[in-house]
Amino acid sequence: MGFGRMKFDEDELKGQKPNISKTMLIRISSYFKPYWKQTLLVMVILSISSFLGILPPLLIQRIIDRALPNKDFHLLLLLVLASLGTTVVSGLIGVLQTYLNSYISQNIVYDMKNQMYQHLQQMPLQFYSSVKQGEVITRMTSDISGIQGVFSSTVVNFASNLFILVTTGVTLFIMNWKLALLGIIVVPLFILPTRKMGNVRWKLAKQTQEKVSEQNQIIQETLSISGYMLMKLFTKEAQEFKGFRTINAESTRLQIRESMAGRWFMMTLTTFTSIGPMLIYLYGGYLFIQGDLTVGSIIAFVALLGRLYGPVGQMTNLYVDIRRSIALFERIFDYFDMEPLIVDQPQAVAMNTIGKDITFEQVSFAYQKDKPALSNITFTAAAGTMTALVGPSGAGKTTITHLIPRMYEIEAGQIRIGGIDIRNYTLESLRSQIGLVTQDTYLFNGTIKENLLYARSEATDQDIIEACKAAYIHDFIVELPEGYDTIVGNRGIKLSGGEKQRISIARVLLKNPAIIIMDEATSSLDTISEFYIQQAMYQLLQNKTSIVIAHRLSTIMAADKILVVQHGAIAEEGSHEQLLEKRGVYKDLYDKQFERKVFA
Ligand SMILES: Nc1ncnc2c1ncn2[C@@H]1O[C@H](COP(=O)(O)OP(=O)(O)OP(=O)(O)O)[C@@H](O)[C@H]1O
Repeated sequence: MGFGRMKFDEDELKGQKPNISKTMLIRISSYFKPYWKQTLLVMVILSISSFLGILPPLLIQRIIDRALPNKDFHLLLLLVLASLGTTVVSGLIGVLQTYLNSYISQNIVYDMKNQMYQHLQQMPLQFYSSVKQGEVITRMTSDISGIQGVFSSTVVNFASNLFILVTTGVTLFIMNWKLALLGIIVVPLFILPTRKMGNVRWKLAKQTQEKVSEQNQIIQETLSISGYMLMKLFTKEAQEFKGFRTINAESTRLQIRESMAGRWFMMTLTTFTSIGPMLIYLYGGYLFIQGDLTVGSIIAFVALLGRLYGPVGQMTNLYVDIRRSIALFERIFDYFDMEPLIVDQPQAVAMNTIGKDITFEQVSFAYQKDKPALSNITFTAAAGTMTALVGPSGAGKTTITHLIPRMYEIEAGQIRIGGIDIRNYTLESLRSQIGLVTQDTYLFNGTIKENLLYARSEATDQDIIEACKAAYIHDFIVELPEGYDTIVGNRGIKLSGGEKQRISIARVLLKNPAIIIMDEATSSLDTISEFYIQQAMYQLLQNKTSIVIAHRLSTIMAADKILVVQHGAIAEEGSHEQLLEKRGVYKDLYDKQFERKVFA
């Protein structure tokens, strides 16, 4: 099993049937709305096709009953040419229909994927810390792509079969109502086993989908850089493979069962479909012997009956398809219905933070109900000063910093910048004024330059070089064979921790925000790297309002104010000297960790 995966919800695996409600159908049809003209054209084409489809058996009937017995070659040629013409026209409009099908369905997928991506961008951090990773990818890719089949097979099949059933049924009754009744008598035989099979197939399909999603998650978790390293370092390859193989075996077994369920179903249908023509031959043959029916009529009748049974069989399958489609939409709508918790307030204004204080007043926050992570945090970080957060691991330092750019929403209290509640600022303006340097620097797999441009796409080469010089990383970069065009690898794996953090500092320097939040690296760096990082930090924090989770004594000493965080509250506040004099929590931490010069 992958890391930290949740157990599957039993109910989910039982595969409940989806609700085909009116609101659901209205919601689904809203996706078809922009393409209503094309959809209408498809419907017109389908009705023309269904008319054209009944012509060949009727033409054959005339060939057998008229042209051949009368040895009328002229009529024969005419009928054969008409038959040929019908086939060619059917083929041509078939091509147009295929194009339209694919145009409509692919565009619906296109719209949905865009909508989903934007929606997921709005989801709060909580969503990503709790959702199963493979799940997001499965919904974005296979679920939404599955929607494509809803139009190209489900909707089109339904309409086409309906047209064929009506045109063929009416023709059969006009030709001979008794024979038509006889041919239709067997139809209920198709419908009876369908419901049962539909349920079985539905259940299996749902279970298969879940297994595929679970499989995606294992792949995502164990074959990504961090997961891979964790797996290797803890030599869990065999265990992970065992987990993967088990789920792989289950999904394979389910898929075989699903396709077999379909096979038995088809076999039953085929058996029943052969009963109808036999009855027609028997009774039609009797009528022929009596002199009441022609050979051509019998042949045309059987051919038309074939045209009737095909759609009936498909319509019964369609029931399964519709339920499957609705389930796909349900899974997607589930995501769409999750409200992004953190959004702009209607009266939100753009923020201009130049020279503004950050104030926390009685701020409380909990990741999980009844387990407060922060309670009653009150402090002010004055404009242009540096505030250091120190305290034991798990005290709540990172949480405090994440609340400023509204990564999480506070439960009580108020956070103000420049005297205004941050909830009154637009998220975009708030976040554009905040630069975050984390310990775990995230670089995407591109060149160093591309990673830097992410902060400010219009930055010139000169701007980039200046930022990198200020971050003490320029000399290192130019010594690389590819310089600024060096590819950094997934998450920047090809660079050391210190190098990555300096690139991340350069990135924030390029962004040039008014507020800097920094989580100082705890990893022990050699003296030279440490010196460079300190210098880079000094450049970054100059004239900015900064909040630094400080681990190094030198940083703490340089701070204008130190906040000691303990058990989600501020235990002490003051300068280094003031806090030492207090002989409290800070003094304890200092005494324990002074020798290492690191507050980690
Ligand atoms: N996403 C999360 N969901 C639930 N609980 C969380 C989450 N992130 C942090 N916590 C919990 O909140 C508390 C505060 O964590 P936080 O990361 O703010 O501590 P910290 O002081 O920054 O610690 P460290 O110095 O080790 O990074 C901890 O008990 C932690 O387990």
